[in-house]
Amino acid sequence: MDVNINFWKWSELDAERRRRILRRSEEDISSAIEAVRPIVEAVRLEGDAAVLRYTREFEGAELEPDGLRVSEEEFSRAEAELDKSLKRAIENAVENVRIFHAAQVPSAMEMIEVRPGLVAGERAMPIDSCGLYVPRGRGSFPSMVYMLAVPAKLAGVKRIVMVSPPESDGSINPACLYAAHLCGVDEVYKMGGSQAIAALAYGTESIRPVSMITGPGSAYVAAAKHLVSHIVNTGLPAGPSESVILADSSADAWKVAIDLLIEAEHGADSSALLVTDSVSLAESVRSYLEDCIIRLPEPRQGFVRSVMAGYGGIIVADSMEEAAAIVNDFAPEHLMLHTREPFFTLSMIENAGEILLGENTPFSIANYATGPNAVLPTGGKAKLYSPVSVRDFIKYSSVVYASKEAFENIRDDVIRLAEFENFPAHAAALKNRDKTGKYEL
Ligand SMILES: NC(=O)c1ccc[n+]([C@@H]2O[C@H](COP(=O)([O-])OP(=O)(O)OC[C@H]3O[C@@H](n4cnc5c(N)ncnc54)[C@H](O)[C@@H]3O)[C@@H](O)[C@H]2O)c1
Ligand SMILES: N[C@H](CO)Cc1c[nH]c[nH+]1
Ligand SMILES: [Zn+2]
Repeated sequence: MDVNINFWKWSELDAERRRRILRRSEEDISSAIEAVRPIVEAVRLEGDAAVLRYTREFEGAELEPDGLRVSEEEFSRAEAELDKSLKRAIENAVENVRIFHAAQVPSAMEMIEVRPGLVAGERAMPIDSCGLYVPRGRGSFPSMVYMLAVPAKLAGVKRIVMVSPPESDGSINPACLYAAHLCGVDEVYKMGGSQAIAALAYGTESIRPVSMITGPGSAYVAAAKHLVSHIVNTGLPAGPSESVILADSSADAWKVAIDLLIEAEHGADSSALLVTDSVSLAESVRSYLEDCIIRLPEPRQGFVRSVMAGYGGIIVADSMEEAAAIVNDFAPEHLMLHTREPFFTLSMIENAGEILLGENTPFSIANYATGPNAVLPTGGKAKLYSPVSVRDFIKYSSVVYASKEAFENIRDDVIRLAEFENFPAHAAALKNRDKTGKYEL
């Protein structure tokens, strides 16, 4: 069967085609909102009964209300049955992620002297509880468990809850349970999709609500997060995985081709683009892609074929400046620079969730184990949001202390400002401070 790979010359594309490439699967998320609205509402009104019904419908799993939470025995069984080399790989990756994220932990309080005697600062406190969404549909993701749980734990969140869709036999993937245990997750629930997001936001008989929900997921998960975003902090938008490779004529076409397949295998709704100013590189990459794609097993081959004929493919730009402008407009989740001088090319990039420099830094190593977080903003939201970090799980309070002298120095300006804004009580509190019992406006 022929492989269909989009091959576009950017200057020849009309505005509608460009818009579609830049918008990618965001359109699917908009249409999923109507699909999940009744599910979210049913969980809000019926609690566990609705969660169990949708778990039966979407995951094919028959659970009882008291079976929604993973038991100690299930954690022990997962640990016992897991292959040693996989455990070691998880432990090593967790260590790198911990080292990187530990550097993000802020001091408990930072103060500066704004004026003599006027001291101000910020006090960092963890969010009290969080819900981590770990997807399970077109993959099982122990890596997502530690990418989410490590920063939450380092931030000091007291109650870390994880949800993930169960297998049809009602179990949770043992590698995910092992990673959850290793990273100090407090509660794990067998529920997924929009029903899990609604349960975390509203609470049910089995699960207490949380203050924030974060984690990647399908269009259904993204849509449900959108619907509950008025009552919980839903973090960064992390939908279908996507990648861009920015390459010049120096790039090794084979390496570019095999790297382009990495994120394309997540699902048909993913996006994987090569953007280059070199027609000959683009043609070589296309030919390697055709050879490689037919060797991938199903269902991954089908996903990659859909991506290459859908939201992904190859874009040829007139120059590297135009290529960089396309990348910045696209604002990819994952970006790899296959260029002669990747550190120079870096200076041309404004918008990307992560930027991987040079041919030895493929997406795969950053997905799992280099240290930085692999949960990144998608759908162009890298223009506005950052990767998951310790900071996501922390909120700050401003703290101010004024000495008597500092108060006297600032008083007249503030009275002037308060009177201008027509707030007499604001001004009077300053004017009458030392005139006990005599309140004058
Ligand atoms: N941005 C990131 O950092 C990042 C990281 C990892 C994965 N991802 C992405 O996360 C996504 C994971 O998606 P997934 O499907 O594998 O798992 P998922 O757990 O997000 O979604 C599957 C769940 O969706 C629900 N669902 C399925 N069909 C439905 C329907 N018709 N109506 C309502 N609900 C339905 C079911 O409950 C099902 O268990 C992929 O797109 C992947 O690319 C992103
Ligand atoms: N590419 C995903 C983030 O978009 C991370 C991941 C985990 N496993 C495989 N890939
Ligand atoms: Zn990936």
